[in-house]
Amino acid sequence: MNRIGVFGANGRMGLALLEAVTNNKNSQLTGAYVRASSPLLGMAVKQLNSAVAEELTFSDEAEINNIDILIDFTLPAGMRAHLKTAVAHKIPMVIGSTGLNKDDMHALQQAATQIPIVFARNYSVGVNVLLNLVQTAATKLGEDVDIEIFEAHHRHKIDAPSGTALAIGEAIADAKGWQHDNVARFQRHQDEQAKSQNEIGYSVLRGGDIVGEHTAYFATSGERLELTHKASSRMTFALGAIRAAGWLKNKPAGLYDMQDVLDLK
Ligand SMILES: NC(=O)C1=CN([C@@H]2O[C@H](COP(=O)(O)OP(=O)(O)OC[C@H]3O[C@@H](n4cnc5c(N)ncnc54)[C@H](OP(=O)(O)O)[C@@H]3O)[C@@H](O)[C@H]2O)C=CC1
Ligand SMILES: O=C(O)C1=N[C@H](C(=O)O)C[C@H](O)C1
Repeated sequence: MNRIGVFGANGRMGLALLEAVTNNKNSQLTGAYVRASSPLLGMAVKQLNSAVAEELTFSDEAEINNIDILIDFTLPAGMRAHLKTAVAHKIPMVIGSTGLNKDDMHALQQAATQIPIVFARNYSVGVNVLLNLVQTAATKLGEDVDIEIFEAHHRHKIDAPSGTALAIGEAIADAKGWQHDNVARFQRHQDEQAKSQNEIGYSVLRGGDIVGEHTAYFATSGERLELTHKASSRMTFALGAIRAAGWLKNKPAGLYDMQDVLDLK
């Protein structure tokens, strides 16, 4: 049985994770962590998610005990603090936070020399298969192909483009032998420059309650291939994270991703 603690337990993903852990027969929810300043401290978790056991209350994220694996789907500042806590307690970690910068990625790599970490910008099986499909499309469609990535998410999402859109772009750049930073084009407004074929263009929509949609476009002069993934429930990501937690338990220190978990490499 894996004893699991969830950071950002009151967030959209946090609440989905609490339910997924509760319903998983190989896991036990032993920590629902919120900020030290949160008004939720001490409140029964059941009041926000009826699927969770009666006795569990929200607790301070600095007071970790009785945990085998920690899960973090928060924001970059939260992730950085939670990573330090996990390293200090030597507890493996599953991380889904997006919007991370280069320094955050460096901190992840450093932490992974001490604890095992799965970091994925999307925990759905479909997106992880998509990461392989876009590489095939990028290499088989020849040089005369224009590549663009579109993503759509709910009105509350802060980072843009999404972590998944960037992961798709990076997978394509790898397959093409490009440096992603050199070919990513994030805006065209007043750019007065036509598209180059050594370029990955990104566009973003925010609105309503869209859970997460991503399309990679491969357009040549005469045909167009569109590869789309649509998530219809956050539970998809939560179930993927629980699967990653089970996979991670006895792994050596290192930085892994969901393609490792799913054996897709
Ligand atoms: N990898 C994947 O498959 C997926 C990743 N995500 C990512 O997960 C993250 C969370 O998304 P979502 O649940 O929609 O967001 P929410 O805004 O609903 O939740 C964010 C949570 O993080 C907490 N938090 C934010 N900043 C800090 C901080 N500095 N210290 C401690 N806790 C903090 C919030 O606490 P408080 O309420 O107190 O502010 C809240 O509990 C995003 O980065 C998103 O992109 C989402 C879905 C799937
Ligand atoms: O914020 C979200 O909601 C999501 N974030 C992830 C991302 O940035 O790619 C994954 C998913 O698309 C939902």
